[in-house]
Amino acid sequence: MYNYVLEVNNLNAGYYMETGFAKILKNINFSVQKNIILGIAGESGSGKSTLASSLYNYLKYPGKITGGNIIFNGINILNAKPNDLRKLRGVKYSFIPQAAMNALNPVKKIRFQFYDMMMAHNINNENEQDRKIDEILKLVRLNNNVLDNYPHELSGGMRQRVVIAMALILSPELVILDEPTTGLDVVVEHNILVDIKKIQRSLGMTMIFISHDLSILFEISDEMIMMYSGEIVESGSYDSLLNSPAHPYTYSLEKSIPRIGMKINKESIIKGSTINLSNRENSGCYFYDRCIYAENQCSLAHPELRSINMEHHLYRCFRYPAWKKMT
Ligand SMILES: Nc1ncnc2c1ncn2[C@@H]1O[C@H](COP(=O)(O)OP(=O)(O)OP(=O)(O)O)[C@@H](O)[C@H]1O
Repeated sequence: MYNYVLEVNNLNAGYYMETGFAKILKNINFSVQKNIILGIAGESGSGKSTLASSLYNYLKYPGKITGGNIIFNGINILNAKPNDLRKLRGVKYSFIPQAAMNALNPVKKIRFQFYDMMMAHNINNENEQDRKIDEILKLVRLNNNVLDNYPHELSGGMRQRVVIAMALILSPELVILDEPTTGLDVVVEHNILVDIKKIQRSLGMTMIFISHDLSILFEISDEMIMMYSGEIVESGSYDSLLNSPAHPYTYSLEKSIPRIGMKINKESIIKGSTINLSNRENSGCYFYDRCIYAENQCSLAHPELRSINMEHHLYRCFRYPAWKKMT
């Protein structure tokens, strides 16, 4: 029996546009086990950030959550009272949105940004504040000198470590990170990833780590979800998605991860370019136009998520396992 920290049931969300309401997330269902890193992958426009904000009940107008529930700590956070949400956010779970490192207050020294954060959660004793800051800076491997700096005086990697420290300082059970290392150079990125994983293991917390970069997710995740066009197309253990993907989209993305000395093979090139949400007006598979293994049936009906051997490896493809024989 799994011990779940978060359960997402039939989540639907979208945006009000000039042309009407555009549905983005469609019937998202998943659960997150305790003490793991769940990686959520998908290319730009697949709905990852919309999902991340929804998980924190933080989706702002023109965005709107139109259905479903998200259970955390026994509470459906989508209809929780503002006071209950305040008690959960930052304390029991925290969210590092995309480009959060640019959201640090530019005219305040880091020390006072930490104090503000703790006072917002009623930690007012100065000794306790300083002890917590000291502990967390050690954990994210920052020198205490950063406390007397303004954000612009720090490198991108240091700013990102400050943001991660702020999200962790109250020891939440669950942390949601949306593209936390995007924009950093690869060495800094790698070091931060290694540290994030160490922290997660040592504190026994649960993380949801969102990225468009599959190679990063394979490095860090225990479980993975692949998103395409606002829905889950595959999910399971990192090992099953890496070594036996059941959806052609996962397979193509995985093959397109550059490896030294290897030529790119033709299956790694996904036809077409970005996700076109208007494809979803068709009744078929959303990946149909771009799938080299598609057959007529794929344009006629929309595949449901099915499981492989009753395991928790789920996929949404009519052509599995037949397409595997064509690779
Ligand atoms: N503020 C907004 N207003 C209107 N539509 C939006 C807004 N934000 C996102 N969308 C729409 O929702 C879709 C999914 O966007 P989302 O940012 O969730 O994707 P993503 O997978 O996180 O992509 P990226 O990695 O580029 O941020 C986009 O294609 C876009 O059409």
